[in-house]
Amino acid sequence: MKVLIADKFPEQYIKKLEEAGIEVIYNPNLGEKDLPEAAREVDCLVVRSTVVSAETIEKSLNLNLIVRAGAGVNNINIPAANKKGIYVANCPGKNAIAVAELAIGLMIACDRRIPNNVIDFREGKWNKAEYSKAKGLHGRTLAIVGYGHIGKEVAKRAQALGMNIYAKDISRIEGYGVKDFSEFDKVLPIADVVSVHLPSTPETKGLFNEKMFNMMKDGAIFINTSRADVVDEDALIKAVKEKNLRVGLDVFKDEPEDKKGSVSSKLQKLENVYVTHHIGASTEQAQNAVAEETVNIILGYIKSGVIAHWVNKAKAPDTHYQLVVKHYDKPGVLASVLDIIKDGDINIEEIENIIFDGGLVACCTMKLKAPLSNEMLEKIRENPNVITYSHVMLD
Ligand SMILES: NC(=O)c1ccc[n+]([C@@H]2O[C@H](COP(=O)([O-])OP(=O)(O)OC[C@H]3O[C@@H](n4cnc5c(N)ncnc54)[C@H](O)[C@@H]3O)[C@@H](O)[C@H]2O)c1
Ligand SMILES: O=C(O)[C@H](O)COP(=O)(O)O
Repeated sequence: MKVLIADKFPEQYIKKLEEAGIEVIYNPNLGEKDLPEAAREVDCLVVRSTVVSAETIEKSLNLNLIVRAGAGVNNINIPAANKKGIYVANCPGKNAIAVAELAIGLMIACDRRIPNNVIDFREGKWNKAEYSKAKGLHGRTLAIVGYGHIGKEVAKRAQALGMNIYAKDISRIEGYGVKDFSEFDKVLPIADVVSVHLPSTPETKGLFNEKMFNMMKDGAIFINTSRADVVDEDALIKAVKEKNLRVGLDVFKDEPEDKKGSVSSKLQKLENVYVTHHIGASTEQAQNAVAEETVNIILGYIKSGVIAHWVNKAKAPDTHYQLVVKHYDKPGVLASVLDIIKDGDINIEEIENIIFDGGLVACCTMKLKAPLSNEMLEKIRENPNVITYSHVMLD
């Protein structure tokens, strides 16, 4: 197996792959444009934020697995991967602590205006009078939007700071001391801090727009360490100017893909907007945890054929019927059942054959698009190597 790692990755985990007999090509300086050529002959591609375009996927000859050494998979062209049956996996939760630490850091930085303090100090200006004005976070209300791995880690830390915590998610909110808020118009007007931890999806794109910022308190703190496209940047800039929002961002519109270079953004002109360099996941603790998970995914796949954290598996396959056949585990038995189903022009969407202890009997579960006819079922029943079967309609 040949693995290309196209982003920064800790050395000790490269060694673990090599020790397992894998050929590793490590080139952390590759960008989106280099990948079509660089990934052409590899079996597995590991990336952090480097964009894996449709071109990279289409030109690849052997690519079978793309691992996102991180959480968000929006840098990978998943529809193109689906067309070629290439697995995409990620490392959920492995960098959550690091992002939560940064989100809390940005909250404190916004409340105390730490970057402005530092800039003035470096310029020889002393302004205790101005920078002594801060609200403090204790007793303030925090709204966490997206209560997944990172949202939960933020909540834990905010609890230690004595904040009053609300959270919103499409899943149920569970957790001691965290109140579920279903409606933005109930929480945004009372929140002193809003921290966003949503994935980039068609539903979340542009969620934080003018209407949402209008609901927020004057002078509130807005933190986004998730993805830039969750926020309408022009609406955010308007709110900063008109409502004195203080803002901490780890992600922003047109963020450079390169790991080093120049950067230009409308946000640079705003005194109370602090932007970090998409470093949420970039602590040693998080990078080691992510790398360990990446190695587990690759080695697990080699050993068992199972992909952990497989993100492009069909959520709800188009199956309406299930056939379970318990049969003697002999060559040809299953093939004869499959022939009957094929002759009926029925597609099997999913199949699993599990063997009983001792190896005499196996049980095969098939998920089907259409039902088998009585005639087909009769043929299966007539097979002396079929012990029992059940054929049911699924909900
Ligand atoms: N700045 C960084 O370096 C950095 C690092 C890691 C992750 N991220 C970003 O943060 C995002 C969140 O990461 P995570 O590890 O917490 O992911 P996660 O999947 O554990 O959590 C996301 C949560 O959002 C919820 N959600 C999805 N759509 C929603 C909607 N429309 N409304 C309400 N809730 C919704 C999900 O149910 C889930 O609980 C990632 O998708 C990634 O884009 C950024
Ligand atoms: O989704 C993620 O995991 C983060 O955005 C981290 O990105 P990075 O791996 O490029 O730091």
